[in-house]
Formats: sequence, C-alpha cells, structure tokens
Amino acid sequence: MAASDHPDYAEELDRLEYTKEYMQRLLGETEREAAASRENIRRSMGDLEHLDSSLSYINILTNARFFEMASGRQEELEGVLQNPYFARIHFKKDGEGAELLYIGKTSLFHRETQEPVIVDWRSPVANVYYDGRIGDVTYVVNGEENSGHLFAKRQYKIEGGELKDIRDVDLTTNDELLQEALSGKADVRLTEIVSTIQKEQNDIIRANLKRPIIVQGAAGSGKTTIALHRISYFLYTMGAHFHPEKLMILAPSELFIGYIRDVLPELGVDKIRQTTFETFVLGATGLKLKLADPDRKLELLAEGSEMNREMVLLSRLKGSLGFRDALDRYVSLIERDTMNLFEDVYIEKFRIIKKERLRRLFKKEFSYLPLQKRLDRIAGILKTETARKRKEILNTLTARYEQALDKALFGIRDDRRRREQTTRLIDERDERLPAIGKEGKKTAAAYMKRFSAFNIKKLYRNWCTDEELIRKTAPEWTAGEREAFIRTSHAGQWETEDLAALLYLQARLKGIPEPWKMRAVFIDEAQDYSAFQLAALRDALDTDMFTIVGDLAQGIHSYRSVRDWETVRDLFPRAAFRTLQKSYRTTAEIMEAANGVLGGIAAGLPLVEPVVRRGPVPEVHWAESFNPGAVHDLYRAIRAKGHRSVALITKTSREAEEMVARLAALDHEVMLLGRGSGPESGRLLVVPGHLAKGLEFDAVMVAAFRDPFRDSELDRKILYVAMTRPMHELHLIGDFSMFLGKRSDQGDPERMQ
Ligand SMILES: Nc1ncnc2c1ncn2[C@@H]1O[C@H](COP(=O)(O)OP(=O)(O)OP(=O)(O)O)[C@@H](O)[C@H]1O
Repeated sequence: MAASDHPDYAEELDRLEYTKEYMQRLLGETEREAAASRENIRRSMGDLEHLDSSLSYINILTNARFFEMASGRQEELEGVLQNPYFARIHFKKDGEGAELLYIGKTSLFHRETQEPVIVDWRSPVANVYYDGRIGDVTYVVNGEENSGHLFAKRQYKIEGGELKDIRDVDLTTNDELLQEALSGKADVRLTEIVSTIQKEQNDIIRANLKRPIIVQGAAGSGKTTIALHRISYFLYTMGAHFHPEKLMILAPSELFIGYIRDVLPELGVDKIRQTTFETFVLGATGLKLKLADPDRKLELLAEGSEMNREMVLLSRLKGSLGFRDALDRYVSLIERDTMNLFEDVYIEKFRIIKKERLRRLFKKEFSYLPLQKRLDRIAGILKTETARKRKEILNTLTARYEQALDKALFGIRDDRRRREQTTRLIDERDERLPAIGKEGKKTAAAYMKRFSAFNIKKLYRNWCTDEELIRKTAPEWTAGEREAFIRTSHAGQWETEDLAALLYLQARLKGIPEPWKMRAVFIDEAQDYSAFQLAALRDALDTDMFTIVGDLAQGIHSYRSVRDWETVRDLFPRAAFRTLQKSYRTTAEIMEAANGVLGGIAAGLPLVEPVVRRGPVPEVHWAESFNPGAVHDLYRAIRAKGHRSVALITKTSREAEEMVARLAALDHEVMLLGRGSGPESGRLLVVPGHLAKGLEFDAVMVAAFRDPFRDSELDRKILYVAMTRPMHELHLIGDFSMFLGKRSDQGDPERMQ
C-alpha cells in the first residue's frame, strides 16, 4: 500500500513537514550560534596579544565550548534531517493526557513549548514501542516504574525526507517490516537496526547497565548489533557519569573492527575504544612484544598437524583459572621477598621507623593496591616522616649541643681544657648537623632504592622457565605438563595465550595506567576467550560492567577457550544470562543446511531457529579440484543477480591465498581478507572461515580442496561459521557429501535436500 492511501496521510505529511521545518529552523539557529562563537574566538585571539589576557582567555575557552556544542548539535540534526523519525506511539501515561510521540534517533524538544518533537529511541518511554504489547504497559524511569496505556503503534518509511510508507502495527505487520529490513542487500559493513529491534533483543539492550550480562546467541541473532546498540543506550542513559573513552569494545580482529566501525557514529556514539584483546593488553602493560600469529594454532589444528596434543594441552593450561592460581602464588612469593627487604629506617644513628610498621603497611593496610603502588605510598610516607624526624633531630641536637657548650663554658675552670672542649663541640656540631640535614633529605629515596622496579616481562619469563618456582607455585601440574610448559617457554615465543598472564601480573604488581582503566567492557565473540582472559580483564579493570556476547557453536578456538557459559557465570556471579535462538541474517533454507552440519557435533549445541525468510536452496557444486574459471563464472552470475558483497570462504589461510593467486589471474576484483584488512564492496572477498566469523555477505561460496573439511568437531564448527555468513545465497564447491549425506553427480550443480 502506498503511503498516500493511508487515511491519515495528509495529517502525517503535515507532521513531517512541521518536523522538517522546525529542524531547519533549529539548524539555522545553531549555524548562527556556531558562527558567533567562532567570531568571538577570533576576536578574543586578537585581544590576547595586547590586553590583559585572562579575560580573553576565558572568552576563548567558553566560546570554544559553545562552538563544540553547536557543531555537535548541527551534525546530529543534519544526520537525521532526511529521516527524522521511524515510528509513533499513541500513549497515555497514568495521570496525564494521551500523546502522540514520534520516535527517532535523537530527541528534539520545541524550544518555546518544551513539547517533544522527536523522542529518542533510547529514552525510557520509547521502551513501550519495543516491548511488543499494546494495552496497559509499564516502563522504568530512573529506577522507578511508570505505568500507562499504549493505544497504537505506527511505523514510517521516510527516505530522503519523503514519506514513503505508513503502517499501523500489530504483531503481523511488525514481522513484515522486519522481513523487509532483512531482505535488503548486505553492505560490507554492519548497520543500525533501531526501527526493527525485536523484543528479546530490546530486553538485552536495556538490561540493567550496572550489572554484567552474558548472552548466548545463535549465528546471525544480532549479538554484535545488540552489543553496539547497548553501548549507545549506555551512553545515553549513563553518559553523565561516564566518558565514552572509558567504554571499550573488544573485537576479534582489526578486520572485524573495520566491519563495525561505521555503526557507532550512526548510533550517536564516538570516542569509545574499539580494540582487540591483544592491543589492549600491550597498551595497558606498555610492553612491546612480537606476538606469534594468533590464528596459527588454529590453522595447524585445521591442517591436521601432528604436534597437536601438546599444543592444545598448553593452550588450555594457560587459559585455565588454575594458571591464574599459580600466578597468584607467584605474586605471593614476590610479595614476601619484597617484604623481607624492609629494615628499620635510620637517619644517622636515629631510628625513624621500625621495619615492622613498614611491613604492616605493605602487607595489611595497602593490601588492596598493586605491589608497586604500595611501595609508592610507603615512599610517600617515608618522605614526610623523614622530613619531620629530620627537623626534630636537628632541633634536639642543636639544643643538646647548646647545653653541652653551656656546661663547658660555665663548668670547666681550666682555660685550656674549656677551650679544647668547646672547640671540639662546635666543630662536631658544625660537621654533624649539616651532615644529618643532608642525609635526612635523601633518606627516603636512598631507602627505597632496595626495591627494584617490577619488570613484568622478565618476571613472567623467569617464572615460566624456573622449575623450582613452578613446582612451588603450581604443585598440581603433572610432571608432563611442567616439562612441556618449561620447555616451550624456553623457546621464547610470545603468544596470545600469554597475554592474560601479563595483564594479570601488570594489574597485581604495577596497576593499570589510567587511560587503559576501562569502566565498561563489551566483548564480542566471547566464546573465543579463556576463563583466565575474562578473569584477568575483570580483575585488572576492577569492574564487572561487562556485556559478554558469543556463540558456543562457533567456538572454533575451543582448544583454548571456554566451552560452556557456566564457567563465565561463575566469574560474574551478578550477571544476567540470556539466550537468543532466532537468526535474522539468513534464510530458512541456508539455516537448515547449517544446522545439519552443527547437528553432527556431539556436544548438543542448540540448533538455530531461523526467522522465516525464504530464499534459494543452497547449491552444491561437486568438484574434485579448484577450478578458478568456474568460480569466477559463478561469482559473475551471483553479481548479475544484484548481490554486492560476495565471499569465497575456505577452511585455511593458505588455501585462501592460493585461490586468490589463481583467481587474480582471471579477475582484478578479487581480494584476500586478512586480520588487518578492510572489506571492500564490489569485489570477490576471499577469506578463511575463522576470519569470516562475525562478518556477513549477500552471498557466500564455500570451497575447500587442498584442506578439505573433515568430520571433526573443529571442522564442523568452521564449516558452520562459513555457512552462516550469507544473507541470501550459499554455494558449496567441492565434496561436501560427508556433511550433506548425499553426493551429487560429477560436474552438475546439484540442489541440496
Ligand atoms: N531486529 C533486527 N532487525 C533488522 N536486522 C536485524 C535485526 N537483528 C539482527 N539483524 C541483522 O541480522 C544480521 C546479523 O546480526 P549480527 O551480525 O549482529 O549477528 P551475530 O549474532 O553477531 O552473528 P554471528 O554470531 O554470526 O556473528 C545483521 O545483518 C543485522 O543487521
């Protein structure tokens, strides 16, 4: 139905015009305000040179602030001018009159009347729009429950400032809109979904921000999207107490960060830290390490390499909470050794502070601080105490010398002896007091020299390679574990698995520097984290405001990561736990095929319920070897259907590289995606499965020859990840009969059942 057929079309058109006009007017005003502030700054700058500058300086600062606010507002308004709102609720709060509230990506109040022109989607009242129900509803404002009645919901499609569609929403139309949003073409980057957020997603976005939340969500259920919307909601709701710089999203790779980068500004969020665990740890510890390729082990496992068992064993060990406990014992030893270095503090022969007091400060009073910070505190105390005591000593000694001199002058009769005694006393005093004065000034600093700075890298390495220490701190390890651990640590290669330990030691020994001390953390692909990684993050940042989203079915790093959510829930006992079963990304046909692959894993992972959107059945193209010409033709055919983002997914990186080399000879449009690269639209993107995790494309071809998918848990998971990437079309090239239970005729494309 066209928008103009709706009975309220004229009224809605008026409303849109009114909103746009009002926004234009505001824009004009903000532009003028920005220009005035700029002019004021310019003038004050001129005045700086010849007048008393403090007033001009204040002027500049104030105007710079006004300018920033005006330009921020201007940007915000310009951003939504073409699409000021997407929905309306007819709502009556108890005790007040009914209102029509228009919901958009920002809020706008009429300057004179204070009436809301647009209500922000993150505002408390907008919750009733997402909550699903029509009728009596409740919503929470500042912790207090409000109730009211929702009469109706209406949605709009506004494009380029034009009203294209109006829909009154009951449950079915809601679904229709979602279907429409989902059938759109995938960009190479993620987008915001504010107009179609589903109830179960809304519950996660708005879940108590002060408590942790853990989400197990199926492939394509919107985990990444929801985590980003929760950040936007977080800043809207708690922005007064948190700088965006104190929020961090941890993503698996730079490639992934590139994929999500554009959504945050769309959601009105900037300046939050978007990084990988590796970069975060290196930043927070200030260490420069050459890390082994984080995916190398996975690749070796996928390639079926021999040295697997030990590698897996060590990775698992390093990710375990037992490893943390061993490090805790090591820190206790360092603490004890440090404590033993405390001795009584003297200035000359005067004892200033007893060692027991310093030890007590170190071990008890400051026990909540990292060791280095405790020493810093103690150094501060020593400094003030020695300054005070130095003065006292000098005063006492001066008085004592004076007394002694008096006694000599008036008590010794013999001239020669008296002279000798007074001269001796004066000489002694003139030498001793300045010496004490000098020594006293340096006492604190000289005393603290016995403590050498904690070198995290060295301390960790020493521990890893010292058999005696390992026996002492990790008594429960078997002889085999100990031997393998020490032997590989001697080799000196740093790997991702060491980072949790380095972060943990940094936190316990030195503390995390302020710029890295995040207050809220959002972890995507959390199934790839080990228990120790999560524990180290929580302890180092000293917060439990964590949003943790992941999918165990995609746990391709499970040789080193968590294998169940119980472990994570134990680490965050206050956490809410939610699941998302529905997949929004892909079609029922593709999901069914992917579920078939997942079903082969014994672990009993939850199968995914697709949001019923139909599409072509995945096609199997049986082939014995890689034929670049055929893939190229298939790619062209897919593009001809209007799909823009198309990926060719392999099992391993080496096969992806080989395929790119061979395809590049036929087509310039092919591109290899690596951890650090950014996907480009309109090219054939070749990527190994583990890097494609989290991304999505219009269409996907999965191909594996040199390194085919085998019937193992790991291979099934990688294949599952690959098969759940497309929104619309999936092609399997090679021999997939093992997973599909059917082998098609050679050469002919065959449809899967
Ligand atoms: N409520 C919704 N309305 C419209 N689109 C949605 C909605 N929820 C999710 N989507 C879309 O579904 C796709 C998958 O979302 P997202 O990538 O966030 O899922 P995910 O759970 O992180 O997936 P994966 O585990 O496979 O990485 C995206 O294109 C997203 O825009």
